Amino acid sequence: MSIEANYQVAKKQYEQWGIDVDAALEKLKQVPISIHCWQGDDITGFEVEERELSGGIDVTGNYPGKATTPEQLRNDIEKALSLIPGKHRINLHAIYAETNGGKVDRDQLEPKHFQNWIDWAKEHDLGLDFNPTLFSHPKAEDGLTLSHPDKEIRDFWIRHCKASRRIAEHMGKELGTPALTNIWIPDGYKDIPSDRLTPRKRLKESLDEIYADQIDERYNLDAVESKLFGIGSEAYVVGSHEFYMGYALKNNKLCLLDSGHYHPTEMVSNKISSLLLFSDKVALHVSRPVRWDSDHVITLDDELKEIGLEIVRNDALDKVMIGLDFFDASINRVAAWTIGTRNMVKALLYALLMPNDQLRTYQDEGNFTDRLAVLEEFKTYPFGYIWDYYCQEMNVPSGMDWLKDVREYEETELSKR
Ligand SMILES: C[C@H](O)[C@H](O)[C@@H](O)C(=O)CO
Ligand SMILES: [Mn+2]
Repeated sequence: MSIEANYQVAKKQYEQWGIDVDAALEKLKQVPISIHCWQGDDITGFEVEERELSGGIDVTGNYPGKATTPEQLRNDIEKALSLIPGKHRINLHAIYAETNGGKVDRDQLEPKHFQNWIDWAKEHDLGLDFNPTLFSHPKAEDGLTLSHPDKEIRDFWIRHCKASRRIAEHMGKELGTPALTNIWIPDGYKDIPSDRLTPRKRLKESLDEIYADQIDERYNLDAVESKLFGIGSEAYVVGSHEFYMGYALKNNKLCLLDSGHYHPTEMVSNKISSLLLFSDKVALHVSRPVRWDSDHVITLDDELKEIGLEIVRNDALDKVMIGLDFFDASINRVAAWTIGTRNMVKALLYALLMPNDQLRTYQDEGNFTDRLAVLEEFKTYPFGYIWDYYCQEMNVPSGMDWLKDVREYEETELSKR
């Protein structure tokens, strides 16, 4: 049967539950995913002095073909985008600046160092998001940045964050869509600290100084990203969840929840609704922790589906800014982007095709038996037929056809690097 014929059969099955499948697909088309550029080069960036990855994060694997120039990285992203349905955004870190071979330290970065990215984004009708990079740098060698006891070091990173917000503002102006500037810092201690308060006080003061610069929200939005632990900061992280949740809510910033940054049984899906009651917007880094914050490529697992459901059920497709954060160097990197991002879109589609009103009624009536039965029944509904049709409609490969494209690209491009 053709994709169209399968779609018609599947559609009827969903319609029996009062689900408007065409409307669901229309909604899905409008949802941008912020795709992180750093999957393409293992978070190396293009600084003149190449530095080892630090900050308590790690990329493992040595699959050939990683991007080593901005052009290669952009080409690889374009390839992935051609295989992912929908109109999306690209998320950059400051280390992806292009400085024409000259050394420009991070506190001196300017919008012009990202002009190539902006021109490219314009050409491809993409929004951009941004992150200051507070790791892989001599001034972050001891794992401390905005909370550092040394004021000179703090000031350096404050200047970097201020510069980053200006760069993002410029991106937002040029592209007509606000850039999300997300601050994540590695600061913490390997072993039990003797003072938890003072570093947090210093971080708070640094953030206050960074955000003292007023920037129009039409161009730039600010987020802060917490973490539970990192390699070398196992005992204490300055920017914990409570710290940033307090800071964000009090200062009208977005809380960014990274699904790899919590205790193993603590789920980001369970946090979204609470935050939405107190904040207009929430940001996500969707990742997949395996035993630790390992940043595996996201699969269509229970938690990803639950994240999709929370966004859709709470009518929050325009309130949750969905970004991705995974990096696997043990597989083809274009495939990693494609698999992960298609999965994020699939999770949203899955959620849009659930009888969410009916399920809510069951719960309010205390009918937990029907609630569970229906949730389980929908797991084997012909969701794949709707997905294939959506891909076809969006002019990207259906099923596994995308893999042929990736293999071809590997042969003609990646293998030559
Ligand atoms: C590149 C990092 O993953 C990113 O900046 C940060 O979001 C993070 O999640 C660190 O664990
Ligand atoms: Mn993250």
